[in-house]
Amino acid sequence: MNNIVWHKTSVTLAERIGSNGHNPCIIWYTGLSGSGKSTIANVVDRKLYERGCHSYVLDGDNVRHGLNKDLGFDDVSRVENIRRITEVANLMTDAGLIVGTAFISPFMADREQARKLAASRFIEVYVDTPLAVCEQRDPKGLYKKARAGDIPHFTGISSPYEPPVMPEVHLRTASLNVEEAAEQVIQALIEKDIIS
Ligand SMILES: Nc1ncnc2c1ncn2[C@@H]1O[C@H](COP(=O)(O)OS(=O)(=O)O)[C@@H](OP(=O)(O)O)[C@H]1O
Ligand SMILES: Nc1ncnc2c1ncn2[C@@H]1O[C@H](COP(=O)(O)OP(=O)(O)O)[C@@H](O)[C@H]1O
Repeated sequence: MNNIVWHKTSVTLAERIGSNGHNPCIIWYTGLSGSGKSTIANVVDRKLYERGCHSYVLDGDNVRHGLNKDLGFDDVSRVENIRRITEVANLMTDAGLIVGTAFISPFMADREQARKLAASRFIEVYVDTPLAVCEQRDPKGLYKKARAGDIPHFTGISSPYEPPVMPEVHLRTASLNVEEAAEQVIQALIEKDIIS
């Protein structure tokens, strides 16, 4: 990049890891609207907080109120949405945090790019809930509106979702309750030596 030079930080990541007592990582939740991403991410976040970990959840609905409020739901906007989230999540891991990202993130290529940037600090969690179950839950009434033709490009109905092939954690929420699902994520963090 022309005329831009990376500035070294005075506090190193190793120092932050030392004072936090855990490693940073991105817990990348992906799944259909209503699959349970936000619910599970927040239960995991609470468990991490209670263990004294430094963590935060970036949530699709919340981020689209601010940083990404200029973006819609056509393919190009979704790619840009995930690109920005990837960058923000990486800054947050550089600050030593365990970051949960709860975005539909429908395209495999975008998730793979996030994985590449985060290197070993990336845990993909597929919140695998069949469309019929999401539609039955319909916590925000969006599927009803999408079926009525009131929301264009709705994921699973008029916009694609590419499921992960080899996620680190695969949560089939139709046969797992929220607590069991969150506990599987915590176990994965322990196995990967993020927390002890
Ligand atoms: N067209 C369309 N398709 C899907 N979702 C829609 C749409 N319009 C609005 N919403 C609401 O926006 C939330 C998804 O935003 P994301 O940033 O996670 O989407 S994406 O990753 O860019 O695909 C999503 O939130 P979740 O239900 O939490 O997934 C919806 O509440
Ligand atoms: N096993 C489960 N895992 C996650 N959510 C579940 C489960 N069973 C029922 N739910 C409900 O499904 C809804 C999921 O909504 P939400 O977490 O907002 O999904 P998303 O963030 O993927 O759109 C919530 O109302 C939640 O209580």
